[in-house]
Amino acid sequence: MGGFFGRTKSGHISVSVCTFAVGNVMLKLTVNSLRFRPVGVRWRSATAQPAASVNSAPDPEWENALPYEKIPAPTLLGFLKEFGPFGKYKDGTLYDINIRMRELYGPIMKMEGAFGREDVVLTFVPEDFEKVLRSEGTWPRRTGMDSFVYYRKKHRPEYFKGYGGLLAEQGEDWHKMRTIVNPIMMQPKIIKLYVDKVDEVAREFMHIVNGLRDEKQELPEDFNEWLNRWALETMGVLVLDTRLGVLDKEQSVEVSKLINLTKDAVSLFYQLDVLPSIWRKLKTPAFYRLMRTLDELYHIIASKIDEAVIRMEKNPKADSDTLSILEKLLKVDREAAFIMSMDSLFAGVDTTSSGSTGVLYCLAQNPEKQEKLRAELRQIMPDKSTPLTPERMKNMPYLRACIKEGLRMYPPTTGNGRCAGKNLVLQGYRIPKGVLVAMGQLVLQREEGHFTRPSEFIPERWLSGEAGAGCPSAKEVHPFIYLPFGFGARSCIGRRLAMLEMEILISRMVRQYDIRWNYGELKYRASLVNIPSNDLKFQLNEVAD
Ligand code: HEM
Repeated sequence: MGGFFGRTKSGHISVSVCTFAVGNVMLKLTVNSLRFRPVGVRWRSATAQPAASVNSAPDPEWENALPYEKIPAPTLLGFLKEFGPFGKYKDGTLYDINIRMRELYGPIMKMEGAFGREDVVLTFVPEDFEKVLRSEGTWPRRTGMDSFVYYRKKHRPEYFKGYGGLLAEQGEDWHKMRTIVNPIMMQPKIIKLYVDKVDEVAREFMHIVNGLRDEKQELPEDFNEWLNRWALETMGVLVLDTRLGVLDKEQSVEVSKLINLTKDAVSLFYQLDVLPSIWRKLKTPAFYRLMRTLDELYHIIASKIDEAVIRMEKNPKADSDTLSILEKLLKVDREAAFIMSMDSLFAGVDTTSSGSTGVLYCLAQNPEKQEKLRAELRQIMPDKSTPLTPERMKNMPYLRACIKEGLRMYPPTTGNGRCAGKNLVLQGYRIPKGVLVAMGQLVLQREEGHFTRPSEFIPERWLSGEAGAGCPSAKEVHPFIYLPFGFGARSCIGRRLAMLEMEILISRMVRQYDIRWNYGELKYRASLVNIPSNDLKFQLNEVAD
């Protein structure tokens, strides 16, 4: 049996292919456990709040529950028939694969670990998500990035001085790092310092976009690459205080190397940690390639940090309020700064560009919503080139609602993952403490019974009062379904930065262009992050005023 689950670089579990057996128990559960929220029942809010404390009292449910071993687990043959190289779903999106797996195996299943990989339980029931996430305790565990951990802890411990970083670390070590980084990367006051710089990159990007259009005003097939470059350049500004030069026409050898190495690392992670691989038992060529790729990346990033340190020493800032993220981290220590920058380049590029793609696509498909957004933007940016400032960006409710709704329909990750923080019972089965549970949130985000009119792009569902009147409200949705940036103490450390980047890019794009989409439905391919499989040939017609 092969559990072909993995973890995205942002910590999310990806399901690619795996082995299944359909049992009677599972079929019964399909009927009994796949409960939908009755229409009209209101939940507290569409976004979950962490519990104040975790109840560790013994659970009487446990005694009567079915043993863990009984959770339906697919057989290799059954699985390959559907999802293998000759199966119907061989090129399926993660969404399609998740839907099909639930159809075949029910709302809970177990991917049994193989070749040193741990088991993963996959559930599609929001009450399970809540149970698991509320059990996480002070040090939430999210395992699964084995090759990443190996590189830092075993292959190059001398580079990392014991730091595993937020993506890879667990327990007290994770907590120590998070305590250092939280007040720096999650603080609105610091994020605001970057509006100018992020906008500068976005404006440069707009010049490039302008020149990329063909005679039909459509963007080229490789526009996704350009979006990635925009995200990488912006990340350089945010965490390395550096203009990497990724958007330059003439690329330095170092920059093209950085782009290619980052791409290779993502693809190798996918091969080793998501697809079935024996590397934990027997080192494979892909494993050695990943180690070499990470070494090269390490040296490039380390040299960027050294340059930044020299710059800072030459021009020390008197006012500590204006210190950048990197400067603040360096004040704590160099290793923390280094590892956070490296993690941000891994976790903050494809995710942000994928999120922006989804929102732009939804707006392109819904011209009247786009026009409504443009009306809001005209207030803030009377002219297309009006610079964005923290002051101007204070009041953009419709933009933020559009981003939320875009992330609902096209989230960069397919769901969240967490190790059970205590023994739990999910859908009548025992889940021992420590087992990794993956949550099929994307499927529910697009499903009637959870979201009303789920296939429609309705930003108004995220607005309250008059702005949301007459529209379905996201407040009615179970609060553990929509968690695009995760949950609680272990949620995405880059969420504020990512939101800032997306807000600025989308503002600029929509203020300047009427965006249209003339092709079929946007699809994502199975990868670490939901990456568009279509050519992103948006049509961009300059707006008159
Ligand atoms: C739209 C963009 C993004 C999305 C949708 C996203 C989503 C996520 C999700 C779902 C998680 C797992 C959270 C959990 O387990 O509760 C996560 C973790 C993480 N993300 Fe993001 N992310 C985005 C952008 C970024 C950016 C820009 C950065 C870096 C600046 C970043 C850095 C990280 C890191 C380091 C973690 C691990 C946090 C920890 O375990 O403590 N992400 N992200």
